[in-house]
Amino acid sequence: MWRGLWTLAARAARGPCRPCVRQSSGAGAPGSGATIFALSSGQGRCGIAVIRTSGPASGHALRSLTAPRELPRARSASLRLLTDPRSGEPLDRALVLWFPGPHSFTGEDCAEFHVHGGPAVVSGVLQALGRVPGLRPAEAGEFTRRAFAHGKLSLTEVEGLADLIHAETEAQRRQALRQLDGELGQLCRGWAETLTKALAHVEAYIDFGEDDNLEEGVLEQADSQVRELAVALDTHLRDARRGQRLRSGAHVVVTGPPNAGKSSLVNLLSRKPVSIVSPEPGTTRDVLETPVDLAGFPALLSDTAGLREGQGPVEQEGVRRARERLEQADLILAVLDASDLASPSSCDFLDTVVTPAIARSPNGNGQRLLLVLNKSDLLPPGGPDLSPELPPHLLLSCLTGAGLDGLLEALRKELAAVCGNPSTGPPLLTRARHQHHLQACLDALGSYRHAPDVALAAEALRVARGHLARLHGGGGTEEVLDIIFRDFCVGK
Ligand SMILES: Nc1nc2c(ncn2[C@@H]2O[C@H](COP(=O)(O)OP(=O)(O)OP(=O)(O)O)[C@@H](O)[C@H]2O)c(=O)[nH]1
Ligand SMILES: [K+]
Ligand SMILES: [Mg+2]
Repeated sequence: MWRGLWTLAARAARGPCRPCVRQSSGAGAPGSGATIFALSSGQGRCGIAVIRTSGPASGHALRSLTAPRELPRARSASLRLLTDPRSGEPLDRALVLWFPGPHSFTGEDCAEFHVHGGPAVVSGVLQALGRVPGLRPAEAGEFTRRAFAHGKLSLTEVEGLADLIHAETEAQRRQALRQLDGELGQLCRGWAETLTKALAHVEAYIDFGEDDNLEEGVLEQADSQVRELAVALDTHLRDARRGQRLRSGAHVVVTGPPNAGKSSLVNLLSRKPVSIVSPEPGTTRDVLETPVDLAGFPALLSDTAGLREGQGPVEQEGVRRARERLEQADLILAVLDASDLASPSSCDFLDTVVTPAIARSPNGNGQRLLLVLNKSDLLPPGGPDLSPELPPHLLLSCLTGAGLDGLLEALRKELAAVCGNPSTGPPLLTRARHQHHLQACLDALGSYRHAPDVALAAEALRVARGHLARLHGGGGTEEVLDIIFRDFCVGK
């Protein structure tokens, strides 16, 4: 009977709804015939600019601009004089590369021109390419879209590539690179394989259920595979917000009583004068948000009004906004004046904000909080006269910079916990789209467990598998693809 099962497993693996098949996206598909070209390096004056083409007329374009020479050897750089094919006017002496399809980035015939980066050279070569029959300028993301259409990249890899291009911090770069390397896709493929096996078992039961020869416990095997998978998906989903935070920035909110030095700290961490600093309590009223690279992690840093009651209506509105923002924080930076710890406003802040936040996240799962005692330069040489019940804290002076390194190190640790460390651990779900499909897959596994009969159980597994397939690539609607490719620049 084993042979029967194996055949089924193989059939399921080859079946028409095989998960994670790289499917054609349709738009910008190869059959369209157009050959596209664009400047692929950045705009503006630079040493070298890279212009590339993709499509069936790439070879012709390369020959037209380098006439009378023949096509260079595939995939190796050759020095050529570029001339305008119409006027014969020399444009530049450039390195050219020829990538015949399908062994190219897009899977089509591609050519690259590494020209000198002056604007006149670049526009001259682009104009010359525009005059070659069959060539047209590329739209944003069109090269990548063609790579996807030819199965060169999966959808999660495309997303990784988009993120890599937009990565601004080290942690974002590492996460994007891992996704581009297909780690999220591999994980999905592993899950999909488990589902395929479970489905094969269930189908075997449907086909041979009455057959006495059917190996015992076939459905139990499927059950235990589905159970294990559900646990894995659940664990991953619980991590879900971390990958997204890493992609779009963790919310770090600076709070404290008036005049503690919150705005001074925001300016210090963002290395620019974002907020007004003054000796007058109640200076900051609105929430001021600034994107920063905090110890290698992307963060949205919010400066807020000092927390105190009973002031004028404008300041009270500021305090209300500050409290609202505090609720949305992934990480709270609580600031106190180290030389003023016994004041009513400091004590009140400790009692109403710091202590409850620490109590709420005993295992570090809730909002995190770092307590910073600023203005350490004002303390007597013997150190601070701290009450013993003060929670763990860091000493800092925004004025002298003392303690900044320690604070950055603490921030790195906290943000690694908030965003997930992109270098270790399983690949994170970086987009809401990933989370949606994973949740839908998990829901379908729930339907499997509660299915009234085997046929419906098998159907639930197919639905679950469909969601994994859509997460990883292909089968996506045009709309999803448009959203993803829109992130790209022209030339990518
Ligand atoms: N000595 C000393 N003074 C500081 C330090 N940090 C800030 N100050 C001063 O403290 C005063 C208040 O600083 P701000 O940054 O405006 O404080 P804030 O908490 O944003 O104040 P509000 O927005 O009014 O709530 C200013 O005069 C700063 O120059 C520090 O480390 N040492
Ligand atoms: K102030
Ligand atoms: Mg302020």
